[in-house]
This record gives sequence, C-alpha cells and structure tokens, in this order.
Amino acid sequence: MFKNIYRLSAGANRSILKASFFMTLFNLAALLPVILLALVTNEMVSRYFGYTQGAIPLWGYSIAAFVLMGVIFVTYKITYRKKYSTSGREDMRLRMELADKIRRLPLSYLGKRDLSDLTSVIMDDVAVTANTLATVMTELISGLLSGFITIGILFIYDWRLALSLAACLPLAAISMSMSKAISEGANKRNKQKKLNISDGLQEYLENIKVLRTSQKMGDYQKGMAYKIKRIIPGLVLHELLAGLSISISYNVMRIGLGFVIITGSALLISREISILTFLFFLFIAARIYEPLTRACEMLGELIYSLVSAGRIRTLLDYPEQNGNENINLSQFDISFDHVSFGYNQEDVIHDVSFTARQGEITALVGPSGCGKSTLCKLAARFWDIQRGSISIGGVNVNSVSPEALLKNYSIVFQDVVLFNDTIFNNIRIGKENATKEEIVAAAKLARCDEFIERLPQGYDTVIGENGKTLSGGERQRLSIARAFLKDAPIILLDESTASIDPENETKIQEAIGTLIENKTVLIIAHKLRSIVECDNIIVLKEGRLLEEGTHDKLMEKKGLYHRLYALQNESMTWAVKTV
Ligand SMILES: Nc1ncnc2c1ncn2[C@@H]1O[C@H](COP(=O)(O)OP(=O)(O)OP(=O)(O)O)[C@@H](O)[C@H]1O
Repeated sequence: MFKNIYRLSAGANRSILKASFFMTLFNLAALLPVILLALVTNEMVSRYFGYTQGAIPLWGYSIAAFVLMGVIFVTYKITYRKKYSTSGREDMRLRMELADKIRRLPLSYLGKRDLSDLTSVIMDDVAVTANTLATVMTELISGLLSGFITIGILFIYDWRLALSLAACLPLAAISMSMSKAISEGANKRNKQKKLNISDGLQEYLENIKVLRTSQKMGDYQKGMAYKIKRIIPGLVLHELLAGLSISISYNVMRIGLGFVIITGSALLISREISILTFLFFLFIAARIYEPLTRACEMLGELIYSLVSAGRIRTLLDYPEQNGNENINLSQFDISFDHVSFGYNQEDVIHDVSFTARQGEITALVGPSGCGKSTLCKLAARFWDIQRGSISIGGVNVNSVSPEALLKNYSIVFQDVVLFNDTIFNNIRIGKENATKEEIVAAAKLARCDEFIERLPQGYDTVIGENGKTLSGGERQRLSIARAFLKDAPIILLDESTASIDPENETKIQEAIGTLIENKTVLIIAHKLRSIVECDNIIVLKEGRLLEEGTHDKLMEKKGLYHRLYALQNESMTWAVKTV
C-alpha cells in the first residue's frame, strides 16, 4: 500500500530520517518538563509534610528547566528547518522529474491524456506528496518513535502502570486505519469529480465564444452549478470520515488515562508504588498521547496522500519512447511497409505501404477521416505503430529517439501552436541559435514581413496566448516561417495553406517550392488542384491505400481520385444564392 510513496521518497530518505531524529529528540525533550514537574511536586509535598529533602536542591530543578528549554528550542528549530527545506526540495525534484518524463513520453500520450488532469498531477499531487515526504513522514516516524521509547522506559519503571497506559493503543491504531481506508476510497472518488469540474471550467473558458454566440452560457453555468452541488456531499462526507477517524482514535487512546488512575490508585493504596510514581505516570499519561495522536493524524494524512503518490507513479512508470539518440541519417526517403495502426482497439490504418522519396513531393488525399493526418504523424513517430514498419533512409523510426528523429523534420500543422512571446522568439522555435537576420529572412519567405511591419513593435511585439492577437492566416504564416528557418530535410505539411487568402497562398506556394528542393515532402491538401504537379499522390479511403500515382495517371484510372477531382471542380462553380 505504501510502495508508491516509498519509491517516490528515494531522494528524500536521508532528510526524512534526519528530521525524524531531531523531532524525536524534541518530543522526548518536551516530555521531560512533565517529569521535572512530578519531581518538583514530590519535593514540595515531601517538604510540606516534613519528610527528608530530595537529592537535588530546588535551584537544581530551575537550571534543569532552563537547559530543557534550550534543548527544546534547538531541536524544534532544526526539525522545522529540515522539514521545510525537504518540502521545497522534494516539490522541485518531483516536478523536474515529471517534466523530464513528459519530455520522453510519446506525443500521443499528451493527445490522449486530459491536460487539466496532467496539470493537477504536476501541481496538486506533487504538492501533497512533497508535504507528505517532508512533514507527514517526519511527524509519523518521530511520533511513533518517541511514543514507543517513552512507553518502553515506563515499562521498565513499572510494567503494570505502563500496560494500563498503553492498553488501548492497538485499538486506536486499528480504528484509525479502518476509517482511513474508507476515507481513501472517498478521496479517490472526490478527486475524479473535482477533475471533471476543472475540466468543465477549462472547456467553458476555451469555448466561451461558441457558448456566447449560441446563447448557451446560462445552460452551461447551470450544468456546472449542478455538478459542483453534486460533489459537495462527497467532500463533506470525506471530511467527516477523516475527522471521525481521528476523534475515535484520540478518545480510545485516552481511555488509558482512566486505566492509569484506577490501577495507580489501587497500587498506591496497597503501598506497592510511591506517590511520586503515581504522579509521574499521571503527568506522563497526560502528555504521551500528544505525539501518538499526531502520529495517528499523520497516518491518516499519509493514507490520504497515497492517491496522489499513485497518480505521480503511474505517470512516471508510463512506457517511454526510447531509441538511439545519436543517429546521422544521410538519406531521407520515408517508407511505410504494411503499416497498420489504431489509436484504440480498432485500426484506422490498414496495411498501408508506399514510399515518399527524397527530392519528391508526395501528397496524401482522400475523404475526411481517411487517415491522412495519422500517416503524417506516424512518419514523425508521434505514435508507435502496432504492425508493419516505417523507416527513414532505411532506419526504422522505432529505433530512433523521438527527439533525435524530430530534428530532421519541419512540420506545419493545421492547429498552429504559438507562445505568448515576441514574434522573434516564436519563429526562433524553429532553430534555437538562429540570428536575427536568419529569422527575418525566414519571415520574408513565409510572407510574414508585411503584417509584422504593421505591428506596434514589429518583430518585438508580444502576440498573446497562442497568438490570439493575430489572424488565422498570420498565425499559419508564422508557423511556415518556423519551418523555413529550421530548413530540415523532411517536411510535413498538413493543410498548410488552409487559412491563407488566394494572393498570399500563391506567394507562399512559390516560397514552399524553394524550401522543398531536394527534400522529402509529405503534404496533405484538400484542394486537389494545388497538388496536380506532385510527384506521387496517395489516395486513401477508410485507412486503406486505394490508388497511387501522378495526377495524370490517377485521372486516367477514373477511380476515387478522379471522382474527388471532378467533385471539387464542380464545387468551384457553387455560390450562395438568395431564393
Ligand atoms: N487522437 C485520436 N484518437 C482517436 N482517434 C483518432 C484520433 N485522431 C484521429 N482519430 C481517428 O482516426 C481516423 C483518421 O483520422 P485522421 O485525422 O488521420 O483523418 P484525416 O484524413 O486527416 O481527416 P481530415 O481530412 O478530416 O483532417 C478518424 O476516424 C479519426 O476519428
């Protein structure tokens, strides 16, 4: 049950042990004033009744009290510092480990995984786990250690009273772990519900435009309010269970105090113990439960945090896409050999074989959903295929690390991703060490210069989150500029000119013509007239390769390509008419 938290604690074991050691010293030192109090009380009572004076004079107790205060202060300070430095360090270590892991995961994983859930793992679960490693573990270990050390000493002193004191501890521990197990189940369910709500909120913010134009804001808000209302009873129940478990254990444990009074009184009456021993046990009994109760509470916290630790562990254990980091490809034909692939159980690509040759433009065409984008992404190893093989210049892509592989690709997707940064830095993503001159040259080739010059700070203008201050066409041209700058030997163009006006489209196509010289180009274009010059056209239908050849050859064949081309020509004459 604690395996995940143990494995995550690897980097913090020494710090946890050190902090626990000082916290145990602190707990034991905090018990000593009680012993002093028992001794002083005994001394006073003895003097009052005219008995002999004890071995230690009263001023001796005062010095002992001052020394104790010093020990308590120092041990507390060290524990405090160790706990908080461990928490900060573990928080950072786990986040860095997760960030590094995400870098090595297949891109498909990020496509499949809900991003707000992933953020919650990196932010919330890491915070809970770092706190568990630093505070919870320290207080749990030190609470148990100091509790059991004290009870051990008490057993040596008087086993009958010590047994009375500790009689209810096993019962308290059982009640705590049982109710915490129930509470952990409730926590898991609540976590999922909370995630659904944050997903809903994210969706609400992302789609606010659509909701406004379709007058659905009210309905959506009502739906959210309903979801939030539904989660509240679960959260209250969880808090109740947690509180209940602690208060049950706390009270069960304290029944021991009653046993000490009953047993102590009986032993005192039968003169088997002295008044000092009785007082000593009474005072200790009042204090001993504090670290033990804290340990019980921490056990609860630990069980609560297991859900978070499990979520972090699942992410860290997800299979990575490994491969050779240092490959030097000299030839860049992309060969698909009997490739079959499915995102889930069902295949969406069936036994596809073709080669996109270096120095040629290979176009992928076919009806919507036939698998064009999927094939492009498989060529860049965004997913690992289930059957068949894909190779670049004869090297199987599965044997190359994704990062090393992607150095050879310039990719222009339909969904352009831009950063809330300057135009310069957004284009520089294509080539990290590019000079300003290179960036400007790439922007000019992608026909970005005319709109950049109109911006208030030109290339230094910050373009907002995902480039929200730019039009669709401008955003797309920026992503084409990145590809120009990167100048990689393989180019994947996915609907690259979809949101560009006809005038700029022609200019960009001329520029792309220069970019792709002697490169391997895999292009997806819905406008078939723009690919009639391509060297090879792959026609797909429902994930199967149906036809292959040049435009003329495919037109002669009078198959699917011919039909699609005829349909597109027909549609060019369509116009919106008033009835
Ligand atoms: N991330 C995904 N998870 C699950 N299924 C997916 C995913 N992406 C695509 N698909 C499915 O795979 C099939 C092929 O999709 P793909 O996007 O490759 O088609 P396409 O030919 O590029 O379509 P379009 O021309 O409309 O962009 C479709 O049935 C689609 O629903």
